[in-house]
Amino acid sequence: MAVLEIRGLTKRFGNTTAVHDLTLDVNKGEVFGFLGQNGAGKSTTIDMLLDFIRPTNGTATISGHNPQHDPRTVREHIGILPDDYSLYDQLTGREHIEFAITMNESDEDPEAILARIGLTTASDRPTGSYSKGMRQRLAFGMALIGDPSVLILDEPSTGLDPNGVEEMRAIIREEADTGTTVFFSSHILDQVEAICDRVGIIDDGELIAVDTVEGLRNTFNTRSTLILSVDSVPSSHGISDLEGVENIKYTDKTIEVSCTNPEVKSSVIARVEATGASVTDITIEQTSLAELFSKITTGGKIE
Ligand SMILES: Nc1ncnc2c1ncn2[C@@H]1O[C@H](COP(=O)(O)OP(=O)(O)OP(=O)(O)O)[C@@H](O)[C@H]1O
Repeated sequence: MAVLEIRGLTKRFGNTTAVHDLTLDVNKGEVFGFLGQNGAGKSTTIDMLLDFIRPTNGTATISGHNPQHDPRTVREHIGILPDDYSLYDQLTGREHIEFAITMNESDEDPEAILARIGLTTASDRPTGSYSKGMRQRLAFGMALIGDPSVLILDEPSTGLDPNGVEEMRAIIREEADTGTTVFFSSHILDQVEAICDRVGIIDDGELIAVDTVEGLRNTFNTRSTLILSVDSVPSSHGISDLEGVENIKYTDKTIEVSCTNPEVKSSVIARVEATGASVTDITIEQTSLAELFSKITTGGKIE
């Protein structure tokens, strides 16, 4: 079921088309990564979802509500971590959480939220003394309050150390598992790959690909490399005759096969085993999302 429905969304600033005719559905409980280079149109899209700016054309609805017509209901449904949030430097972390709880008319326990975002120890310190990562944790915690059905996160891992990234990832997964839809933008593609159910790639204002990472690999016909560890390398095996095998390299105990067709891997293994050789380990190296991204996108649009 689509929770986020975007139809023909377009935004022009003077002569610049920041977002052009964007159509997309994001489903309940899905973690969706919205990717693009600097200036591609990510923040403009998010700002239209939140009614911070108005589209030139098209619509976006969240759980059936149009943010332009029903901003209050939309705000009740979403938790937001914008890229330019501000905190009150004089107030403590706990006071921020308590404030967000009051604003959301929620009955959540501030201590539980502080513990979830790893800020228990720092909770009584004014946020003016927080590091970038601590501020980011707090802003993320505030976005979670009120059990939103949609979480919109703009570059959520900014400033986080590796543990912080890992903890945020776990929380995002927990939220999605309870039915929250997560829409987030990011440049950090290995993190996106690790967490997203699907990704959308926006380039120069246009949505140029929407799929699972696996689906993108198939569509863009990327190679994968199959590395077989064997007890002894057979001299004759017939692997090179298989359709989709591009290149084969050998060491004493390994056969490395570059495959253009993902289906061919099982045939390669079968042919090696048919020679009487024992396969002791199998490794598959696939194109990373970062490699796919640079293959799919053009040259950025920084002015
Ligand atoms: N208020 C504005 N006035 C004029 N042009 C704008 C405005 N906001 C954005 N743009 C332009 O729209 C395009 C898309 O910008 P946007 O901020 O949406 O990109 P982004 O993908 O979020 O980039 P980044 O990753 O750098 O944050 C850019 O060319 C930008 O210069």
